[in-house]
Amino acid sequence: MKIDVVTVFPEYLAPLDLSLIGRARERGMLDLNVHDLRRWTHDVHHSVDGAPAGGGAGMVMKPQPWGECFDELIPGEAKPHLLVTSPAGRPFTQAMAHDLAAEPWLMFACGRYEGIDQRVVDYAAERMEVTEVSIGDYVLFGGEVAVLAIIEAVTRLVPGVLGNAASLDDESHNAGVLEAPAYTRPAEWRGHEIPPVLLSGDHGKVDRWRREQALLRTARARPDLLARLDPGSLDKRDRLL
Ligand SMILES: COc1cc(COC(=O)c2cn[nH]c2)cc(-c2cccnc2)c1
Repeated sequence: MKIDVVTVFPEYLAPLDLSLIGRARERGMLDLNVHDLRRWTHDVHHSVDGAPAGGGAGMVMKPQPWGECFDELIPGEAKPHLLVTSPAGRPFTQAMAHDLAAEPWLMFACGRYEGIDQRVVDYAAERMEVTEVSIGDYVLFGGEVAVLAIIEAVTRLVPGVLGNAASLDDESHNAGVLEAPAYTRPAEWRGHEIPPVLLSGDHGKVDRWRREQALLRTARARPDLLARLDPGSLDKRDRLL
């Protein structure tokens, strides 16, 4: 998978050099490059923003650097899926992460200030798929934090990046319910014990317990997810919960 990130704060994306993503890049499983938008400015101040047309507070990212960035990074027929992280975007979900993990080329545009001149999105949408994506209903200083979250969620689904694919089997938001609570040694810690069923060695009982705990946890923390759950995906025992 090829990923490009365009930002005025490339150092914000330094965590992508670490851990599993860093290893996947070294192994050539991820062709990930971070680009400084100021590379495509020509004035002495390398300015990337301008006063908002029509007045108002703050600044807006001007279109010219983005246009020249696209010209250089997208020279030929092959086009990326352009993702603009923004409070006005479509809510990012695990389902979207799976869809994006199947794409050959993603390009992330990190907005700053009050946003990016709308013509950048409109111009890009004439040439490639463009999706505005939100990681939550709040406003950040810039899109970089959202891009880090999305890249992490997407790249861990790319075959071979995570290493032990089994970890993907029971993860949250897969079957539409949250994960069961997890425990490890010691069996007793500061007066709290591991639920005995997990030490029973009876894998059938353990699976049932985990399924029940996952449903209870989801009902408590995210009843909205239960409402969306396909009843057909619950076996008859679950419906008794
Ligand atoms: C591309 O346009 C942007 C991007 C961002 C940074 O992203 C987020 O905040 C975000 C991403 N998911 N959830 C939040 C912030 C604004 C913005 C809007 C209004 C006032 N101030 C700033 C506009």
